[in-house]
Amino acid sequence: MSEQSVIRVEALSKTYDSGFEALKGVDLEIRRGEIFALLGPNGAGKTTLISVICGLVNASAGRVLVAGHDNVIDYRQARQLIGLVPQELTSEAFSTVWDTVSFSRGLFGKPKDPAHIERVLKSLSLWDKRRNRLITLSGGMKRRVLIAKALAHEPQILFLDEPTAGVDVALRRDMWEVVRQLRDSGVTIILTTHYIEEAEEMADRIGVIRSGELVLVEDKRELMRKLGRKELTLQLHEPLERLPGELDAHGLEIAEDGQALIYTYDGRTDGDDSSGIAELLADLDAAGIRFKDLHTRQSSLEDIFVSLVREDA
Ligand SMILES: Nc1ncnc2c1ncn2[C@@H]1O[C@H](COP(=O)(O)OP(=O)(O)OP(=O)(O)O)[C@@H](O)[C@H]1O
Repeated sequence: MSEQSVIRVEALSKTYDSGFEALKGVDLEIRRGEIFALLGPNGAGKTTLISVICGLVNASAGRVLVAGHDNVIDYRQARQLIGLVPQELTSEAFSTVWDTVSFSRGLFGKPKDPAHIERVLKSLSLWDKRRNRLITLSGGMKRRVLIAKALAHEPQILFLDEPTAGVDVALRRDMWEVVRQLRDSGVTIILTTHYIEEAEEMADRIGVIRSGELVLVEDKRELMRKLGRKELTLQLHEPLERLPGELDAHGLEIAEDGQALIYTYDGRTDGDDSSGIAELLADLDAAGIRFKDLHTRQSSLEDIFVSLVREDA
């Protein structure tokens, strides 16, 4: 396990009793202090993956190490390093915020520490509400209580299962801010989401899961750079069988049975001319390659995500 890795998932598979294979050999490393977003459509296996990591669901094969502790063999040590924020507040409607959060700490066998509970409530702007019963709180406040409960036992790693599912835009931004502050306080964050925008906004790294397989794990900036690529298609006058060597540097592709050339470039150059198009056109001219039409298209985040998660991809 490398220095910076805090969770290591190795060849993890889960087949439910129904015979359904929800995870198929997932390998993943989470780095200490990062925000990792697990992105995937409904039913892709996001909740199953975090449930196995948190020790709530047994794996069928493979293993999970949390700060070096196997989460089955050393369940207690592994589990107490983790806080899990579920999607919904299920019970305790008539308890107060203070009692609910304090009780959660007790569940991990940690001694009472009112000063810690106070810090958690203050950091989540819940201090003024500490005597309120949960049933009287707004949706946004209830979500904060879920986070407070998960932080009550001082975990190093926090899992958030769809933290902003079904909330309005203002509340979503609010949650993002809360999560960022937590990361800045040193907590490693793993969140699941359907929203590309959320992954784009929050994550340091993004993992895309589809039908139980992690199809991609990438640094967010690197992914954005790839996603920001544009494609220039040149329709040729004369079909071309192969490219002259002097054009190698441009990384061109021949398409449509030699009728077209495709050039991809970074579409996020913001005004500076580093697209390479001017040089390309000059080199094509020098090589005597003429074209009759051209068009460009930009792959959107949406396009890439859809193509990654398409069933037949
Ligand atoms: N206890 C279970 N028994 C059988 N199948 C299950 C069980 N729990 C989940 N599944 C199936 O496993 C697949 C993955 O479910 P999971 O909840 O992990 O997906 P998800 O990516 O979190 O989806 P969502 O975004 O809808 O929450 C789904 O097809 C689901 O129906």
